[in-house]
Amino acid sequence: MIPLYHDFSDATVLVFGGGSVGARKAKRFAAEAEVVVVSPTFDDRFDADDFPAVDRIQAAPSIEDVPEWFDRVEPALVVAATDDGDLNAAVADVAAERDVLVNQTDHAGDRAVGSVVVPATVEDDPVSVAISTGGQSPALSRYLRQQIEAEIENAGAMAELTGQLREDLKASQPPAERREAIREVVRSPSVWKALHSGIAKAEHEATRVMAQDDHGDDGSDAE
Ligand SMILES: C[C@@]1(CC(=O)O)c2cc3[nH]c(cc4nc(cc5[nH]c(cc(n2)[C@H]1CCC(=O)O)[C@@](C)(CC(=O)O)[C@@H]5CCC(=O)O)C(CC(=O)O)=C4CCC(=O)O)c(CCC(=O)O)c3CC(=O)O
Ligand SMILES: NC(=O)C1=CN([C@@H]2O[C@H](COP(=O)(O)OP(=O)(O)OC[C@H]3O[C@@H](n4cnc5c(N)ncnc54)[C@H](O)[C@@H]3O)[C@@H](O)[C@H]2O)C=CC1
Repeated sequence: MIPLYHDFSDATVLVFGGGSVGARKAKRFAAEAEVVVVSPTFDDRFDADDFPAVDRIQAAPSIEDVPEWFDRVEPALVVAATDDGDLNAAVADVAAERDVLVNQTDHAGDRAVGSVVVPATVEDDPVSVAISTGGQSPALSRYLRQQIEAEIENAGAMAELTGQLREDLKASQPPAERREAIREVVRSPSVWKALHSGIAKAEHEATRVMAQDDHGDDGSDAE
């Protein structure tokens, strides 16, 4: 499996199954996509105040009905999250026939060809870190996500700060110097610390660190 980030703007995701797993996946994809959930019953999680807008359709499709739902919703990705293994497998089969991405939630090892795994994700916009164990151990993905969450506090602010610095330096510095300056900033404990007091403080600290670097590192680190 190869990790990729996929843009789901303007795409529709169809979720079969409105249980706890269907709710978790629906919530995840609704951050960007239109989400349609088809299920005879819906978990209480769908009624939570912070649950995003999703289209809930109360129905209990049989295996024969599955293709019709693909016709009706035209999904870019489908999630098979019912508690009926045969139905989940049928959803994966139809997805494969139609070249639609499929996330089969009841399979860890023998996934359908072309299937996708939903990783555990740490987000600090615009930074995101995705973790997968190749389907082997979702509990480990979850644990590692919690560790990394603590580790990358302020990464989003650091991305914004260094993104801005890159733009500014493009006008005045050749690529090698620019690369070394940005590397110094992202490695600097004092800049990370200053981010706690806001982006303006961190900018000031970054400028100081880069000025110091002019007299120090030779920039030969080219990994
Ligand atoms: C293959 C995959 C397919 C997919 O869904 O994409 C899959 C499959 C299965 N999960 C199962 C169980 C659990 N899943 C979780 C949690 C998460 N599961 C997620 C992803 C994935 N789960 C994909 C692989 C990811 C990878 O590569 O590591 C996460 C990361 C993302 C998300 O779902 O949002 C999310 C954590 C999010 C977070 O916290 O950040 C927990 C932990 C808990 O709930 O505390 C348990 C109970 C403990 C355990 O069993 O490990 C079962 C058995 C069901 C049964 O026994 O009936 C199967 C099916 C099977 O194993 O056959
Ligand atoms: N990938 C993951 O992270 C995990 C996957 N699982 C697997 O996911 C599946 C679902 O787990 P839960 O959500 O906990 O189960 P659940 O029992 O809470 O939910 C199942 C849902 O499927 C619906 N459903 C039943 N027949 C249907 C039909 N014909 N069409 C559409 N929906 C239908 C039910 O009404 C219910 O809402 C199980 O197969 C389980 O093995 C379980 C835990 C974690």
